[in-house]
Amino acid sequence: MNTANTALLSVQHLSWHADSQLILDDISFTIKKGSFTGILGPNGAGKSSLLRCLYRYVKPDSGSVQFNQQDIWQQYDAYQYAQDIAVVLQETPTHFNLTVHDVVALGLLPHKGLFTREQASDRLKIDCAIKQVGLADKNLQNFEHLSGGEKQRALIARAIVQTPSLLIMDEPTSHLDVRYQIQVIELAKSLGITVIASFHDLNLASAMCDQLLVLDKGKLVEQGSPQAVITSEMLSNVFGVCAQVSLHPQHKVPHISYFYGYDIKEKTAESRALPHV
Ligand SMILES: Nc1ncnc2c1ncn2[C@@H]1O[C@H](COP(=O)(O)OP(=O)(O)OP(=O)(O)O)[C@@H](O)[C@H]1O
Repeated sequence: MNTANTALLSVQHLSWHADSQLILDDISFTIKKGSFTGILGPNGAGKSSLLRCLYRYVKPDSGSVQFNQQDIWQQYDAYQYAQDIAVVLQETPTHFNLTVHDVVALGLLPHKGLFTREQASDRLKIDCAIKQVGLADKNLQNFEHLSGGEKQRALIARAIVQTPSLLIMDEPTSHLDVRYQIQVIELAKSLGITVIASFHDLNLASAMCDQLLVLDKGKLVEQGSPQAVITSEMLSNVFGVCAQVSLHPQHKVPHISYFYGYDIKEKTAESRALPHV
């Protein structure tokens, strides 16, 4: 298959400095239309910085980000790009006195502008999205009174209303309990659009993603399928942990069991000797 035709996003030789420190170092990858990509890496590896470059919040010092074969800085304006990209961040924004309906309606802003009145067709779209994320009974509730998981689902509903081609999520599950973590990622996956999300839960990323990118100290050190990327060597080299990688009993994707209280080198050698499930 010709990847040039199926790539929605292409990042080439992207580098970015902040305070004269190199934060992102010569990063190149492509994202296929309709795929779900996970960005992994230890604290401070550059995941959020990379995502900020993708949603046009930060301009790289060198290299390019192409969306639909067009450079997002040279050939798109901010307004046009905002129509195509939806962003869900880990810290939910404060929306004082806005109902769930009002927050979800904000997804229409990039298409309509601030002072356009809501029409019946808009209301239908908003209600459908709220139903899709399972919040129909909270429609008129104050957004601030939702639980963390419900807030994330409302923000995904806002993204659904926006009808983007690409959904970018920066650690969308970091404050959620395990049920909401799975629910929020499965919901994003069910939209059938291209999704890029950063993760700290490597097993969740392995289960949900088609492609993984691993950052370490600003460099892209691994990329490929979960099968190719999630290995005990990578976990030792990048995350500094001892772990055994086996197959998940349900989906047969790599599943990590962490070891505790061992010296990394000693345990990595030992775990290699263990039979994989
Ligand atoms: N605007 C900035 N000015 C200076 N340093 C920055 C800026 N943005 C990011 N950094 C630095 O870049 C490095 C990468 O930060 P980033 O938030 O991208 O990492 P991350 O992989 O998302 O980390 P975490 O998993 O902890 O959220 C950190 O050392 C951070 O302090």
